[in-house]
Amino acid sequence: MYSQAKSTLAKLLKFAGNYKYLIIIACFFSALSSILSLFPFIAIWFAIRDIFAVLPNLTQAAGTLKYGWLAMGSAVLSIIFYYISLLSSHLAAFRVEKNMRQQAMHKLISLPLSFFKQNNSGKLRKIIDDNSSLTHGFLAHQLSDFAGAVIMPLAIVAVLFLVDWRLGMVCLIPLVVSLLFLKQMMAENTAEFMNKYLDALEDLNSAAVEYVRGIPIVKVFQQNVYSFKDLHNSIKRYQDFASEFALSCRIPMLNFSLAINAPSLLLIPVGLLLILNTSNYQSFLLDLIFYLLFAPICVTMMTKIMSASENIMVAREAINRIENLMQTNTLLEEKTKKQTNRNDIKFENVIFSYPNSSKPVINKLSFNIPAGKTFALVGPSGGGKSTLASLIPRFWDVDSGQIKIGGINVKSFAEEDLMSKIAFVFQDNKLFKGSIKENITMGKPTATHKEIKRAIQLAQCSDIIAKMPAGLDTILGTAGVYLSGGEQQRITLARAILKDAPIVILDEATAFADPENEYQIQQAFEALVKDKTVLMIAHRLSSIKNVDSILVIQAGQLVEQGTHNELLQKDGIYKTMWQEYQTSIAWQVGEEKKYA
Ligand SMILES: Nc1ncnc2c1ncn2[C@@H]1O[C@H](COP(=O)(O)OP(=O)(O)OP(=O)(O)O)[C@@H](O)[C@H]1O
Repeated sequence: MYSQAKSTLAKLLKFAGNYKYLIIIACFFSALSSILSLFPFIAIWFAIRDIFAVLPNLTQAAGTLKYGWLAMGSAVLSIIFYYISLLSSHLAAFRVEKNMRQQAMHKLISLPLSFFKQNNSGKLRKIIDDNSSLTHGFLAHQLSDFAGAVIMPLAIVAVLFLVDWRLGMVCLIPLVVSLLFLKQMMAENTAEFMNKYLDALEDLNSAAVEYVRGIPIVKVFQQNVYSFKDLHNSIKRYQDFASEFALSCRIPMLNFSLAINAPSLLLIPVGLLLILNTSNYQSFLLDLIFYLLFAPICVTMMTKIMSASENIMVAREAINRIENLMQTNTLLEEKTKKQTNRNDIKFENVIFSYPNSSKPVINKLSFNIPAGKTFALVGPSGGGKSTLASLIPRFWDVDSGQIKIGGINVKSFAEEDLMSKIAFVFQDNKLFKGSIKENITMGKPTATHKEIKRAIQLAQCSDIIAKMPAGLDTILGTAGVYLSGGEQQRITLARAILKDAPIVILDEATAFADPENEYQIQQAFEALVKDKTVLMIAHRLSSIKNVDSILVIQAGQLVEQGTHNELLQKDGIYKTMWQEYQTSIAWQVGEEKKYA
């Protein structure tokens, strides 16, 4: 247990940074306070002994007053030292919690997008929030007790043998036995159990978040009880672990409770046996009183040791979880960072498969987009278009082959240089809770008012701002402020326009948009891509008739490439897609006429 505590404490000290001295002060004063807390009992016992020696002439008990003062002085000092210890441990706890959260948030920002696809927000919130709170609780409330628990057994053993070693043994033997039961409860497999238990809790948390998020879909499709099967399974798993854990502890816990309370039970019968063989009844009775007074302190001490051991286990798990997050691989960058002013994009024999899948989603793909040109990606659903686009800003890293910008491998750029080169506009680009201005200037925090105004105009957002209660400063996500899907898309386009990155990767889906919105979004797209190197995932083939080149992607491979007219000359997939598209347009027009 002590080695566990040592490593846990070492990790906590690392997180405490410059404030680690607070943790050391807290431990030191708690240990001092624990030792002092024994003094009143010893002093009271000496006082009682003095009184017994002079009975019935109490006035002759000269030392009583002195022992009284000693008892009171040590009790007061013990309380003051405990207070100092708690104060320091609370201050340290706030620092450690803050540092943990801050370091975890910094880490999150540096992680590739792939990490967030594999770990949902409910799980991440739990890892960061709950584990830093658990660590805070341990440091603020239990660390002082733990330091006391380390020093107390030594002091207690010394005190137990100070008066009568035989009665001392009656107290000590059950305590040693109780430590063995405690060790059994805190065994390594229990730690593993705790690990699984916390996993189940994490699982439950993310299932609950996902369930709440899915409620609108459940309602729309009138799903029945099966819609919360995942949540139900998580609750069941958690319940099973929790009860298994509680059940596995019940025998050692019962034994432990019996052992720590045994001294109080055994002292009287053993005392009665011993008194028969003693000549000085009075002195022996006094010794017995001392041990009867002292036995409850041993119970308190052992209870503190048990709760500290349990909390150390939880704190250790909590720190491990945060550390696992901190050890997640960030994007690997080559040591010597490179830069370029060129903005052409080159795929060279790129192969990529998603984690936990051996089948490549992108398979030996090579093409070249010259700077300033617009290329479109088309192809059957699930062919790999979005995946391909997300490899350029390194949301995922390729398995083999290279992606180059201006002749430099994207892995050789500093992350911020790569990000500043690319504006990425996707269907699920999110607006966050904050003012419209904050949402737009995220693309360029240093933007002047003039630049923001220009981006708003080019993204066709002026009408949106005009109808908002506080204009640009309107906070999105507050009551009464609602943006349609198309309007949200225009705001994200204003963000991208303001960023003014030389490379634009976009998904031109206008699924949310009504005809009026669609026209405006189209205008915004045109403003965004002007003079840029553009890779566009196209959904409406009519919008790519004039692009410089069309890449037809099927099953992760480039199966056709050329301009719209060149591809129509071939009897390939694009021609079929175009004919189907024309038919669907004709069908839509026909339907509109029918219902006009
Ligand atoms: N995060 C992911 N993990 C595992 N597999 C994924 C992931 N994202 C996509 N895939 C798989 O990769 C393949 C290509 O998907 P992708 O979204 O790139 O295709 P797409 O051509 O853009 O499709 P669409 O036109 O329908 O958007 C699909 O089989 C999909 O199931």
